[in-house]
Amino acid sequence: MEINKNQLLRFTTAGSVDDGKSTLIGRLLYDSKSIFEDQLESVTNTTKKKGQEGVDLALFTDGLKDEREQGITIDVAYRYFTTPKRKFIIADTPGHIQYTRNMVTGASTANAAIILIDARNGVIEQTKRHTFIASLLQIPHIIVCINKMDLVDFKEEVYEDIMSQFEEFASKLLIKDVRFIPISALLGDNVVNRSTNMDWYQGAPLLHELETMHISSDINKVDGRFAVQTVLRPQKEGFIDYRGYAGRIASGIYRVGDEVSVLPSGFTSTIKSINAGEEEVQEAFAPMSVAITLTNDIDISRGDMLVKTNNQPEIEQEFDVMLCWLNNEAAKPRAKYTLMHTSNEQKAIIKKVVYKIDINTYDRIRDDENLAMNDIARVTVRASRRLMIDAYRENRNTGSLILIDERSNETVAAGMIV
Ligand SMILES: Nc1nc2c(ncn2[C@@H]2O[C@H](COP(=O)(O)OP(=O)(O)OP(=O)(O)O)[C@@H](O)[C@H]2O)c(=O)[nH]1
Repeated sequence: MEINKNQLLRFTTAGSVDDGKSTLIGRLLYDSKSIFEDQLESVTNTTKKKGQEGVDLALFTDGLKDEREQGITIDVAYRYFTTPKRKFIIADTPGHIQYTRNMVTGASTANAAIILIDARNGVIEQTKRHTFIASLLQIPHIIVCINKMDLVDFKEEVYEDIMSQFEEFASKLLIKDVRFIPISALLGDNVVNRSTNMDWYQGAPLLHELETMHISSDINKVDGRFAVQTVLRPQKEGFIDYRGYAGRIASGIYRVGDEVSVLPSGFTSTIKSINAGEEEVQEAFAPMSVAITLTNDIDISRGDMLVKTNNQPEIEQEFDVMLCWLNNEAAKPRAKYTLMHTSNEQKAIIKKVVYKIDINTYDRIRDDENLAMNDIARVTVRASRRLMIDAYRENRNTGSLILIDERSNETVAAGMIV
């Protein structure tokens, strides 16, 4: 299996306004020489026009803001860069007020989250919120970058102090791997190159951490889950009897000859062939996009799921989720939303708010049914039909969903199935 070849790491950045997200990403790209010449030229020119010297690193990511303002449902822009060691995808979420929303939508497939803290401010409410969401989303690796160290004279005490503030609250959460790096995104200390201003820091710079962290166990290779996106019936010679089910493998490994069950119908069949792009393969695994054919003719449509017969998800119409409310407009009790789960789309209501989370203490607040922007709550959702679900803890893909407002078409909430 070639899982390790050209290993891809997805990460996301979170921080409050002006903590330096854009500058950090710009610095990463610039120092790792991942910026294309033409882009560099245009940024240098724009910087000059703004009457500044050098390069304004934030401009590398500001271009993304246009994309965001077109009002796409999930407003995350993706940036790609490659170093000799790895490929990277940054779910870039520059944002002002809608931090939570950006983070949730960008982070559900992330291997790592970079949480930025301004060294002058230390841990603030946003830091706690982002960390809570990162733990809720079970992002496997968290890197806390304590930024703007140049503005606190590169003092070790400041770094140590913020680190213990962080550890104090994060110890209440389920976080597998957290590391801390003191950086100056603006000057480049400990981003790609080791800082000469902080000899007391023994760890590696950020890029090195990103290049070397162990991520191959981040993928669920155990539970076979494949949601059908499209049924392929090419009307051309040689393909008359072909009926392929195309989609992306959410988790697990599928091999030719495997017995599968089709859900929700429950019919079983055997995998006849697997195509990945042009190529016919003997096995495929998450997150590959493939077309699968079966040995029998079964009525299968979009949203159905092919699973291994001896390892099946739950099929439920009503279930609990941890929900992050992402919209300016508060949740409307019993209003209908469009629920998107794998390739399935249904109507759903929030039947009940079980409790809300107090983001400062992580306490549970009961008897408060009001869900406003950035709130996190455990709720009971009821869908119009049954869904094939897993607990998010077991499967980040089949365990997550989003709710969309039918009128505005905006994503209003993201949920992790409990
Ligand atoms: N001195 C110093 N300034 C920094 C550093 N990193 C960022 N800044 C400055 O902080 C300001 C905000 O940086 P941005 O990168 O735009 O911050 P952001 O978090 O992307 O902000 P939004 O996109 O508005 O959320 C800019 O003026 C940067 O030049 C740093 O390490 N040291």
